[in-house]
Amino acid sequence: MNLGDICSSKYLLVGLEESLGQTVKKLSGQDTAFVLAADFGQIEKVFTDRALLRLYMESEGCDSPLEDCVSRMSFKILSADLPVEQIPEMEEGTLVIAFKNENPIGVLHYTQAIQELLSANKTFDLSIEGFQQVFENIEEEIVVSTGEGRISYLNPKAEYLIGLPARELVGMSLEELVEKKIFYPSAALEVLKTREKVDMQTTLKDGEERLSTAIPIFDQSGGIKYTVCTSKNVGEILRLNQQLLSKKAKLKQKDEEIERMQKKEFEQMNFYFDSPEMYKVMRSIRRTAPLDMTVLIQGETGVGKGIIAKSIHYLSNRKHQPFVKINCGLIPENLIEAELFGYEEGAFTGASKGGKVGKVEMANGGTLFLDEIGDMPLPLQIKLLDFIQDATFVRVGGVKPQKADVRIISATNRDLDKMMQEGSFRQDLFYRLNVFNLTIPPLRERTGDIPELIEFFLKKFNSKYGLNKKLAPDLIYELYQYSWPGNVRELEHTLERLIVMSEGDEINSETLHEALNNAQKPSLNIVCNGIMPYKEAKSTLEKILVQRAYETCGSTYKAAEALGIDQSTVAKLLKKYRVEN
Ligand SMILES: Nc1ncnc2c1ncn2[C@@H]1O[C@H](COP(=O)(O)OP(=O)(O)OP(=O)(O)O)[C@@H](O)[C@H]1O
Repeated sequence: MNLGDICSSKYLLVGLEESLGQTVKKLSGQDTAFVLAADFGQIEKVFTDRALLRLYMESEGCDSPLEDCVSRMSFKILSADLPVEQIPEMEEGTLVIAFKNENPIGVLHYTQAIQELLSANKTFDLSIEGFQQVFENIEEEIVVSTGEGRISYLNPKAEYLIGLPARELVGMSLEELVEKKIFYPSAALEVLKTREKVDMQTTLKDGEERLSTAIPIFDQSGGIKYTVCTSKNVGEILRLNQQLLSKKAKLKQKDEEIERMQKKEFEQMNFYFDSPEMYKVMRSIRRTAPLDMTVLIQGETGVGKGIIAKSIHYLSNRKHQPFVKINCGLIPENLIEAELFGYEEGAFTGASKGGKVGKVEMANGGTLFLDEIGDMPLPLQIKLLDFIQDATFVRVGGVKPQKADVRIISATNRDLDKMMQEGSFRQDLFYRLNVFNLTIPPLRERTGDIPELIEFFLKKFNSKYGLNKKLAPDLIYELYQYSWPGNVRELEHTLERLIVMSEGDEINSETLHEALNNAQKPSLNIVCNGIMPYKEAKSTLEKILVQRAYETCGSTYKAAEALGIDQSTVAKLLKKYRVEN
């Protein structure tokens, strides 16, 4: 077994000139344990992912290149082909980087456990006679040839397999042996051509198939001094492979069982999924939740960013403390600061007597969820950044700085990269919020979740309305095929509408088409079938319009543009109707 065989691929190779922020961004959502920073192909520094995140969080907005970051981790570069027993002893905690063809192919963290494992594998110094004794008695055959391709040594097992005595074979050229079909082809001859380790299938005179491995041994001037060839019975390899596969299958089964149990935990939070994409999200949530790091959740409207923020909170050490949400898109621009940081009595006209506690204060000790962070006005972005940097804020109209210990999770369906380019979102704030990034795929890219979600929503709405409706089988297929532009929220609303609108116990596809049409294709002519109080009619229409615009556009700003009114009106109306609901 070689070093390359026991290495892990949980590393990220980046340029030394890359910035801390860029690297942390690359780490987000990846299963990476180490970062290797290289300059012109040469590894200069290594970091653990945790150390980089810590450095990033302590960097106070200064996004320095990795070159300027202090790494406390030592590393050693070794050939991936180095047999494990030849791995030298080194300081505990060193990162061994396995190189092949001048490129890193894996890493090995030299921990105490690894040290013990390796030393159990190490041999003692042996005399020449000792080695000879070992070779003579070993179960594997060994054939040593010269750099000119002539056999110079073979052990009794090799004599037995080849079927000729050593006295005849020593000195014979490999080419001649191949020609006479004593064995063919020859891995050792191949090594002389390629100058590197060769694995190949070889056939013996009696037809037995062997898997041969030959390696070169170089002299001081770089010429091949010897080749050493060993081989294994192919049947035996297949058996071992089978054993390994069944062990792997058992381990996989165990992992799957654990994941199923973890999924149950999410179901208790009414969070349902079954697609590989969302299992990946689940693993990221579980990994990040206890680390108390700032998380940015991105994804289209309705993918479940809110429910994910909550699940991070409930899986964190702050679970017994408050989870406070503020929807930056639903609050008129001029009120967000007061909503977030609170205000003192008399801070502005209409301010309540005695002032008001803000969301930051309410969340003290717990989690603050900044929903629709992309809608946060620029002036407030600076204040938020200040708060993130020193955990201190001042109430509107106040002078006394106050402390609050909150974990920040933010979410948006807007394109923050584009907003940063346009100058409407601050880059320094983005890096502060995006310490860990979770990007949630839209429902059309994880259709594996649809059956679970349907089952959950059916149960939920049947119980809400005291009904027991079922879906016709062809309807399930249609729901599966549909593209769900409004994602899980649209699926949820559609199922509620289906349950309410359908007659009889089975919901059919006709009702589905009706429900989808009603939701998505607003008719230009508003039909009025009777007389109702003017105020009621006006507010019903207002509610439908503003909610539909918000669901379609994904932000209060875009909805305001589509409706031809200002953002604060959209925000006010949405808040009013959500509260009424
Ligand atoms: N995996 C899920 N299991 C159960 N319900 C879900 C799931 N994902 C989303 N939902 C439900 O779908 C609705 C929309 O979810 P949520 O509000 O979390 O989406 P969002 O991505 O935050 O949307 P927006 O960007 O518009 O704020 C909510 O009622 C939520 O409970």
